[in-house]
Amino acid sequence: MPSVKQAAAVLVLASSSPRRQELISLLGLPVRIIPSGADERTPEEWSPREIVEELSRRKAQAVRQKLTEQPDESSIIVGSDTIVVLNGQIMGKPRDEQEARGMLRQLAGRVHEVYTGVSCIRSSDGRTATSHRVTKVRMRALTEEQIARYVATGEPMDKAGAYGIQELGSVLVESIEGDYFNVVGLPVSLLAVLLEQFELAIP
Ligand SMILES: Cc1cn([C@H]2C[C@H](O)[C@@H](COP(=O)(O)OP(=O)(O)OP(=O)(O)O)O2)c(=O)[nH]c1=O
Repeated sequence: MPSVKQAAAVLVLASSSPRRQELISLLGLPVRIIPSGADERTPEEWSPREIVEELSRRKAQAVRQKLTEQPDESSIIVGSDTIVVLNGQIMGKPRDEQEARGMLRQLAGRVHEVYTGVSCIRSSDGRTATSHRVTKVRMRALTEEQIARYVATGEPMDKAGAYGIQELGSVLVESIEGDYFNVVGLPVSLLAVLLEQFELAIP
């Protein structure tokens, strides 16, 4: 019987987000998942682009430090960060249900931007590629009762801007302009472009 060498992970996803795990699997490459535990605090004066790019890099770097690979192995570590921006105001994940209701009250009936940063770091030498994407989202007008019922589902609590376009939050979204996957938290086509810099061609 031929000996079968278990395929080493080509990609390492530095994330605890189930959405990102699902999206990265679309690339069809072996992936290992390692949550980063990185500190997500940033200075007040940073722009949305600086925040998502730096945090995506930080997450990938934190996982690079945790990796224990054989010297002949090398993988690409992928980190990602998503925020919602309304008229320059930055929204991360709500701390509690009250904050979630407040975010949705502000987003309802308006257009906001979703920024996602993506970083790829090669484990062997630390070579890094970073970029970001922006998607515009128009949320429909919502009554106080609709907001309260949506927040009571618990869905908003682990999501930037307190909604999930890929779940029940889909009914809150009137239209989008740009990459849908960017809103969910991992713009897969941007990731594919970054991976080309590491000689990984997809497809
Ligand atoms: C706007 C929006 C955000 N989100 C999610 C994507 C991200 O998981 C989350 C923003 O928080 P992040 O800090 O970007 O990510 P995370 O803490 O969930 O995961 P990790 O840092 O371990 O990778 O919001 C949705 O799932 N749907 C949406 O429509």
